[in-house]
Amino acid sequence: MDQQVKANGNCSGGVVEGPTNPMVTPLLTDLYQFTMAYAYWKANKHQERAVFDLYFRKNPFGGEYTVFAGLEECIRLIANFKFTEDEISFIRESLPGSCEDGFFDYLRGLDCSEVEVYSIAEGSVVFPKVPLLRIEGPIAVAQLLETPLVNLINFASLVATNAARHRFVAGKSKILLEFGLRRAQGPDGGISASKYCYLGGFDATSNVAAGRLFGIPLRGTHSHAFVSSYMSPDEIVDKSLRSADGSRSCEDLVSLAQTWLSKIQWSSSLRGIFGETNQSELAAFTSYALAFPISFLALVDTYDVMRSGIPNFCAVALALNDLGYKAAGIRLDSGDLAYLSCEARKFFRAIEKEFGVPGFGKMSITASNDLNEETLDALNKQGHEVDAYGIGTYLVTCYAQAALGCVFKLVEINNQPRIKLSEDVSKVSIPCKKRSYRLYGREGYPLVDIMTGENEPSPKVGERILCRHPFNESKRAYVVPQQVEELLKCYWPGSSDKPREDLPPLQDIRDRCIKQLERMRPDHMRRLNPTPYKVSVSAKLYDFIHFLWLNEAPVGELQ
Ligand SMILES: Nc1ncnc2c1ncn2[C@@H]1O[C@H](COP(=O)(O)OP(=O)(O)OP(=O)(O)O)[C@@H](O)[C@H]1O
Ligand SMILES: O=P(O)(O)OC[C@H]1O[C@H](OP(=O)(O)OP(=O)(O)O)[C@H](O)[C@@H]1O
Ligand SMILES: O=C(O)c1cccnc1
Ligand SMILES: [Mg+2]
Repeated sequence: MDQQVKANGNCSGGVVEGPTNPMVTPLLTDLYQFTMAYAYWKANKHQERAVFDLYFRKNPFGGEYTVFAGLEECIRLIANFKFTEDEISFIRESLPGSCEDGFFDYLRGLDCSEVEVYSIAEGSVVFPKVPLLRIEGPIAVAQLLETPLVNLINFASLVATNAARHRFVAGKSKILLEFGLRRAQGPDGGISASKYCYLGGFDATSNVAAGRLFGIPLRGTHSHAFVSSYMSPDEIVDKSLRSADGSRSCEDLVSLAQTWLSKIQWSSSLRGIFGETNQSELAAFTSYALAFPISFLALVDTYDVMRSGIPNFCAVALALNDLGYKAAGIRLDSGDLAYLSCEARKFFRAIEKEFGVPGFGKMSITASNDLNEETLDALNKQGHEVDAYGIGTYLVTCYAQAALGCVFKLVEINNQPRIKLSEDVSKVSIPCKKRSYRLYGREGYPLVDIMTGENEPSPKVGERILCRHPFNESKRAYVVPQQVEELLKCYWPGSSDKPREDLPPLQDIRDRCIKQLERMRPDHMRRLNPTPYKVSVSAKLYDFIHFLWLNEAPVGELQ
């Protein structure tokens, strides 16, 4: 099957294609999952029904929200989870020789047909402690899934959140381009970053492979090497260009651009701003315009932005304009981006006025160079004229936070709730197979997420419900929800007869993400000291957590 269709995976109802990255196999797990699986099997415990929650404990980047991403790849793994003979041989070699053959026969027959997966919709805004995924199934196989599922969710959600945060600072009207492939953590880091930055609200990527795999819009400019590779205008052999409507031809675009350059130089409003521009740069721009007359965009900072790059660009753009083409704009990749963008805009406006070229003043300005949330914020505060940002290193490597810290914790086995205790209260797990809901208030904002036991009645619109902090006795609030949204839906029914949620196309996931972010109360979203979103449990679940906690915690003895 065509690779693009495969990874775009519209998996509604029918066959679910395999993971996008062929390295995602049942072996992409930690050794201890196999040693535990063996020990479960040896104790004949491997088929005991377990429930695991996958969640994170703290929002990344000092924020109070996270974008959930990576679900589709998890379902692709689960749907195709099967060991090959080669893989089984390798596991046999990797485990002690004393492991019995029967275990490998067990692995040979293993798949996820007895596993059920419940999940929040991909692209949702999510919060700490609330399960993103609930995995139910035989304990041995659920355990084998821990590492790959956490791996598939962790970076995806982290980088999608990073993208959403960059979008928040840049503002809705700006074009955001992901330029990170060369700096990403390896090929999967690059491909995943492109996919999930798009999901988190970027507009396009420079990553061609990601464009093909996921249908993400591709965008790009050119590099300094293209500009510095030209020595003089004489290098351009074919200088002719047909007009946009095909009615006439210009025999020498180089001369036309040079003519325009002297007109600009001697125009009343621009006189004295620059002297001689760099002619090799003019040659590079003209050559690029000949190659791409309908989308001419120039990188203007190779020699000197205001004394060379901008006038040269304008000269070529005006030459194209004579032939009925509209230039696309410039890219600034160094220097004070706020100042230079404002100066460039003034220049463009002056050209529009001086030569009567409508729209020239609105020429698009792209900025790049080590951009991140802080620099975008600084640019906003200073005032700038940038229309589009190309962002690489800080975005795709998630420089500000290395990992999301997702965990996968056992919450129930054989219908018996389990808890993991810790000295650190934030690390105590919330036991039981649970349901979770998002409750919306009168103004349409989400107010609180609440977890309940699986068999508790669901919160009802208009009915007051007590929401308790899971661990802090004094923190509680009554909520009368205006809308109740159940968060966990069935994405893999295993052998149950539950209907399976479709895996939507990436575009729909992105739309969901953007809509959900827009629906958040602004104080949760602000960069400085955002208000934490409330995550709670029902009164019944609260009591049960604390009953189990006391039950499991040994009583100390003072001497
Ligand atoms: N107006 C501004 N306010 C805050 N930060 C800015 C502004 N303009 C640019 N920056 C950031 O400042 C840094 C400048 O980078 P750096 O000191 O390497 O200089 P440069 O402009 O890249 O120069 P070079 O020509 O040597 O490459 C980048 O991270 C850039 O995003
Ligand atoms: O700055 P980032 O956010 O990582 O975005 C991508 C950068 O990659 C490119 O140049 P590269 O960094 O390879 O070379 P340069 O720094 O010398 O321009 C581009 O010109 C950007 O500056
Ligand atoms: O197209 C660009 O301008 C681009 C692409 C990747 C990295 N830096 C710039
Ligand atoms: Mg750079």
